[in-house]
Amino acid sequence: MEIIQFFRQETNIPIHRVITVGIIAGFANSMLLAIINIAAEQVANSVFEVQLFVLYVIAFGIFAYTQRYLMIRTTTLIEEIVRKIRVRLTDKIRHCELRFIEESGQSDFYAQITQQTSLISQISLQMSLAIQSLFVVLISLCYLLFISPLSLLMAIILLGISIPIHVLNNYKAKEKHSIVAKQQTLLFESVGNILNGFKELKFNYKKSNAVFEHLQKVACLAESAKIEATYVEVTLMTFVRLSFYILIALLIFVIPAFFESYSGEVFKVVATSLFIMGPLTVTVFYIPTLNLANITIKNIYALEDKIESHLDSQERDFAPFTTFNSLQLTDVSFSYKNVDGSESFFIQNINLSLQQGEILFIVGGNGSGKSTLLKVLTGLYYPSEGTIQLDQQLIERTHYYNYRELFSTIFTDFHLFNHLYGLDNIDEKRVHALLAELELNDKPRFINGQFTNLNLSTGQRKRLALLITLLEDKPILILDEFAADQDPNFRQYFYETLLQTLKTNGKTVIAVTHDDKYFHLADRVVKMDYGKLVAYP
Ligand SMILES: Nc1ncnc2c1ncn2[C@@H]1O[C@H](COP(=O)(O)OP(=O)(O)OP(=O)(O)O)[C@@H](O)[C@H]1O
Repeated sequence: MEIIQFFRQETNIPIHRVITVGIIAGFANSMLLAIINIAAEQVANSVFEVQLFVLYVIAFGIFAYTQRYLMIRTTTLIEEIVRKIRVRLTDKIRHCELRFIEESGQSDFYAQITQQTSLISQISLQMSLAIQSLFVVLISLCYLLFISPLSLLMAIILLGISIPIHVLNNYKAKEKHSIVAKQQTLLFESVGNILNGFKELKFNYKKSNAVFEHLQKVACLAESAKIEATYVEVTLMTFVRLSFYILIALLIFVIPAFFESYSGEVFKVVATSLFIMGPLTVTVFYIPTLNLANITIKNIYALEDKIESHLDSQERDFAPFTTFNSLQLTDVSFSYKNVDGSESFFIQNINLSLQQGEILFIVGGNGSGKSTLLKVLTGLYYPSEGTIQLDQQLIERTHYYNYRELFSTIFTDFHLFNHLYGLDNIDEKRVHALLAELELNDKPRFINGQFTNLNLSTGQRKRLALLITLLEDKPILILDEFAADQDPNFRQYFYETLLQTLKTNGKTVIAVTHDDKYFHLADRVVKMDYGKLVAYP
């Protein structure tokens, strides 16, 4: 079972200790049963033994302690594993190639990391109960051997018939649970559609209804999948209970008719059988949970394998490039691939050289490949052909990790972090001065190293992103249509003052822009045209 391998792989905590305590708990539980049986016999014969009562208290104490230990230990163990997996997967994801993340879709990662690991966490207590119950069943069967080998034989025959049927049903339940998991993912996607497209749906009642109808269909499919899975589980449970009642009927009605000496044991045997029934039902009841855990574990490992096969190559030592004189792209090509492997768009034979302290504007029509070029230039995408050279050093795949450190970027789909992560010794005065310079003084407040209000307009968010890039103080700034959302006054300030100051300070700026009014302020303007870099004008 995946679950055992999972524990072996994910934790150094000796799992055998948990198993040993489980055995002790089961043993103490069975001891309680034996004491009850003996005491009941003694009461029937008007005898009372203090030792038996003391034994009962001891067995009770051991059972209570071991049960609690097991619950706490299993939960601690699983929570530790869940934490490790969450952190490990997220760490691997951040080291993946951008293309892989773009192609996979972020929602898939969210769903896998949050839902799947939460599931493991939720089922931890149930698993601990199932394990304990299994031990109680096994040890009670041993006790049955002690009081009546014949009854044990009957139980074994019955279990011998019922277990294969049970295993078959269990397999069916497993299949059904995979379908449930798939349908539920589709349902979450539909809910996501409604939340992400909230504004669009507000404007179109018909569209909103159509999306909702789709959600209803998916919800119905999820519901019937769950019902079918539960149906298999319930059949499974009922079957186990029924086989027990068959066993008890055999023990009470059939065996005494053939074996006279057995009659004296019948009370103990029935009491033991009834005692086993509870834990056995619990074990069977939680088998679907174990199934679910198995499926979840498989999903998590499948995701991890997928992520691992797309890890970005990394240099072993972090030694970022912090300065440069010239950057040269020679015959660089890159293409996006369709699912069938064909190329959907490509940039081709790009030759571009860049000097330190230069301001370069990139212009071009929508979809001409400007952003794609920036992603190749900054090392987010690997060129399929051609080379990147930094001061005569060829940038190989293993250098990309350090090469990317040259850049601060504001792409059109940038993300704003509320903390100034990665910046040490932040000069608060400078942050406040920059907030004022970028006309943001009343909006986000910078308190205790973080920005307090990120509910800003698009233009303001971009200015805050610019503030952060200025604090990062990297040699090259990449600004993808930064000015598009700024008002005319700030736009003028941006082109005429800010960019020029950056240049004076030795920074290199590459900006995608459509503001031809300010083209004269660039050292050079180049144009992307259907994936090719051409002269401008
Ligand atoms: N992540 C992606 N996966 C697949 N294709 C993409 C991806 N990003 C962009 N493309 C495709 O590449 C082409 C160029 O896109 P790109 O964003 O580079 O153009 P652009 O010149 O920056 O456009 P715009 O001015 O509209 O921002 C487009 O046809 C687009 O469909």
